[in-house]
Amino acid sequence: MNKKIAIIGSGNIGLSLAKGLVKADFAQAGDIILTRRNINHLKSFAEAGFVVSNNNNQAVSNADVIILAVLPQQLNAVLDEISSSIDSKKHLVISVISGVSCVAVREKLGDDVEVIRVMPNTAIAIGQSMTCLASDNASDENIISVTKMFETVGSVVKINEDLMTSATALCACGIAFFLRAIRAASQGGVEIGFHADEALKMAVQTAKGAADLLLLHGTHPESEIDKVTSPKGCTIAGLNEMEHNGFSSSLIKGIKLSALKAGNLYTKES
Ligand SMILES: NC(=O)C1=CN([C@@H]2O[C@H](COP(=O)(O)OP(=O)(O)OC[C@H]3O[C@@H](n4cnc5c(N)ncnc54)[C@H](OP(=O)(O)O)[C@@H]3O)[C@@H](O)[C@H]2O)C=CC1
Ligand SMILES: O=C(O)[C@@H]1CCC=N1
Repeated sequence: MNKKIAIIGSGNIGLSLAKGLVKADFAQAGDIILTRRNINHLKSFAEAGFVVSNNNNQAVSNADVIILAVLPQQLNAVLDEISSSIDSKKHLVISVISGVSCVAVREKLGDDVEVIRVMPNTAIAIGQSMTCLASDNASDENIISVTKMFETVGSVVKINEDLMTSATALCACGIAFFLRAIRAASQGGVEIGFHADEALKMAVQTAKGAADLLLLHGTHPESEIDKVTSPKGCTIAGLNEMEHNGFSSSLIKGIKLSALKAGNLYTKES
């Protein structure tokens, strides 16, 4: 892509995205401007060829695509700061910020600015994000081009904007949920005889195998589970014990709470 990208708020997700786009050859590091207030934390990115800055307005002026990636509670200050530099004819605004509608962004930046909400996860750094995308005013052309952009760093699903907080819980927070499950499995592995490093390696590869079975076979989890659970066997014994202790229920309840929280992260007054 020849367009310049400014990532306003280059923290965990902003930097994961920047790394992923360069790794995927979608952009050159020199075409990505990374901003944050404390640019000392961006030294390694500057050394890798990214443009780093603590001047949001300058970054906006020098870019075509503006990616908002600050925390919800930091957003209003940023929008007030950059609104005068935003040109609706030149700029496409992408927001990865949880719980902030396209309308809320436009209220600060101007009615005619095209805004696309995108919800990636940190696996974007390695081209494995599950990214959800929604907009209420972007042109088909811009939706297609942003879809293509995020498809270079994972899978993309276009959804209705009212499901964006649900997507946040399932996909963005979901990375942490599955990581904790892997960690717990490795701790179980240590209790039954493995050293921590080998237990973790075994748990990680087993989790990857389980996910790949579903992706490559296109099957339902229960159908793959049925192949593991021998009658009177050890798998069904362990699985049922986990369910008696609320395994599925606790995952479902956690996802519901995260979705609720995701919808309440931002207030116009903050
Ligand atoms: N982490 C994740 O997995 C995901 C996060 N999100 C969303 O992305 C957003 C960022 O999350 P995350 O990356 O975790 O948060 P971080 O706190 O890691 O990143 C936010 C960054 O914004 C910078 N920042 C704050 N104020 C300003 C400002 N005025 N101008 C420029 N930069 C600023 C901060 O740096 P400094 O203090 O130096 O300015 C910081 O590096 C959130 O809205 C979150 O909901 C979405 C999907 C996944
Ligand atoms: O925890 C959070 O609020 C952010 C949004 C999704 C992932 N991290």
